[in-house]
Amino acid sequence: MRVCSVREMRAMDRYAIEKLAIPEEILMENAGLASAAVLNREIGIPGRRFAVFCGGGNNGGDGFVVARKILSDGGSVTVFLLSDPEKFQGAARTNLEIIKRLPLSLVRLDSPERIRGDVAHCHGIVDAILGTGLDRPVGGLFKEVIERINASGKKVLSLDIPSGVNGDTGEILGVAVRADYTVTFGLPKIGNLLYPGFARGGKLHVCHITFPPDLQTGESIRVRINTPPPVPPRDPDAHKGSMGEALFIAGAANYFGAPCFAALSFLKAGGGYSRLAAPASMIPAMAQRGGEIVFVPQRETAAGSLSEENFEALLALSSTMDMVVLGPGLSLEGETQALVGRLVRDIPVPLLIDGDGLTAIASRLEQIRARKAPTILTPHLGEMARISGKGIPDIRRNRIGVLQETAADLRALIVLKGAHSLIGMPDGRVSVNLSGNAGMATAGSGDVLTGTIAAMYGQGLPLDEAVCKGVFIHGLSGDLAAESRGEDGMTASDILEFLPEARRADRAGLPEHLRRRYAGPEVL
Ligand SMILES: NC(=O)C1=CN([C@@H]2O[C@H](COP(=O)(O)OP(=O)(O)OC[C@H]3O[C@@H](n4cnc5c(N)ncnc54)[C@H](O)[C@@H]3O)[C@@H](O)[C@H]2O)[C@H](O)CC1
Ligand SMILES: [K+]
Repeated sequence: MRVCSVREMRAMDRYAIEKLAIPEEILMENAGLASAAVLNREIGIPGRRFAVFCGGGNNGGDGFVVARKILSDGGSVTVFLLSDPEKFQGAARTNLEIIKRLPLSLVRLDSPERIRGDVAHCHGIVDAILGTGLDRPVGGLFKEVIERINASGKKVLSLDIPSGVNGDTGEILGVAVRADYTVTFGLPKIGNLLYPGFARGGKLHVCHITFPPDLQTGESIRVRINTPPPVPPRDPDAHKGSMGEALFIAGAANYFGAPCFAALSFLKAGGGYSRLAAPASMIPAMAQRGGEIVFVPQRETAAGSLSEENFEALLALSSTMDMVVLGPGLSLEGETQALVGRLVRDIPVPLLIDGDGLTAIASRLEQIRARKAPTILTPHLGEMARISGKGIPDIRRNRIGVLQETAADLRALIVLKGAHSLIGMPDGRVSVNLSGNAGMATAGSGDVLTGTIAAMYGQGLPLDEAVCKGVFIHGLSGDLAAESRGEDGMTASDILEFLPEARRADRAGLPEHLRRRYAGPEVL
């Protein structure tokens, strides 16, 4: 499913109204009817009381339609106007004029205190205060009303997006409604799916309000929910070479975990042959943890990290691999970082750079741009700041935009890790991944991701799909680990151990609750 920006939604709206001659009133009617259907399903309308809060734009107009539908379906309703009634225009104005003639109570709100009784005695609240037109921090009466809604303990349905959430970024502008359900119109907006906005929406539905399908699936909409295709079936005649060969260049004194997690995750995610090039003195200890890994001992610096003398041999070995992973636990030692810079430019196969490798390339970005084979970068927010040259708050404010710019600039596939990781392609496509959980925010989790991505590629998916699939499977593995052991105290080993089950579940069919969660909003 595609996910759109506010600008894209407005363009679709305009197209439907101007080119397809669908009156704005019909779009608003569809939005309102779908929302009322959710209200009826979740709370029940007949015999129930509702408080509908309407702002001064079309989001408020959708609220008027819901109020009319509540009334006609046997519920009772109070509509609170947060804006001057003279302000409404177009379809919102039409619907306001209609409800003025209906036997429902319509209150122009001047004090938040006025809502106390209605909120206390209602069965549900409809939030039609602010939609995609939010353009400044929420303050004054709007803020006080939203705070009271959040404190009410009542079930809340938000129309389009919880009021106060920025539709393009998922940021909360001052304060935002905490909804139990959201019905979004046309397509989900970026703000419905990115944190913290996502967490404010509750159960998310989408109503296409009769837009024709090609309007919602066009290639011009670059963001989508991550639903990668299946991994090709395992050939019964497979041998370890045909399931992919990966080389992990990783490790330095005291960094035993990262290289092992990375190299083992490749095998646990179904990859064939995992080689780990690490400082020679570390290998006996690492062999205890991963006997299935083939070790390639490397010369060391005085600090116990990879020395630059390894360059030629590493390059030669790399050129025979399906993918090379560079970075986990390499350390920030100067000589090792210089080695990374040289390897990055010359490794002639797909190269995934993570961890200390990302730090090394942040000051050597021209080496990435000079690469002939594909590059995959897997930064968290801090590393993204380093490779994009932007501050963390700027990235938070515009995660998708910064990702698109950086992926195009570096001609790299970039996984921006975090809750709902984003996968950005050099051509501007972005996938929003919905698998995973907060327990996965733990040391070593990112190392497990590197091998999982490499394994998907080794098993035959094209590179862009392999990256998307790797991110998805990694999250699924974390979700299965959380269901079995809980989120608290989850470690990278847990994610690693659940990889085979994740692969099996992904092939055999996911449990219904996970399938729904990963598919994104339910279509009404
Ligand atoms: N997706 C569709 O095709 C359809 C969407 N509909 C609904 O329309 C809204 C968007 O409507 P719009 O009038 O552009 O914006 P809003 O209703 O969100 O509000 C604009 C209104 O609010 C003022 N404002 C902005 N920020 C603040 C603030 N922080 N505090 C107070 N006031 C604020 C602004 O000045 C404007 O006056 C969309 O979300 C859908 O719900 C259609 O109904 C159907 C088609
Ligand atoms: K809203």
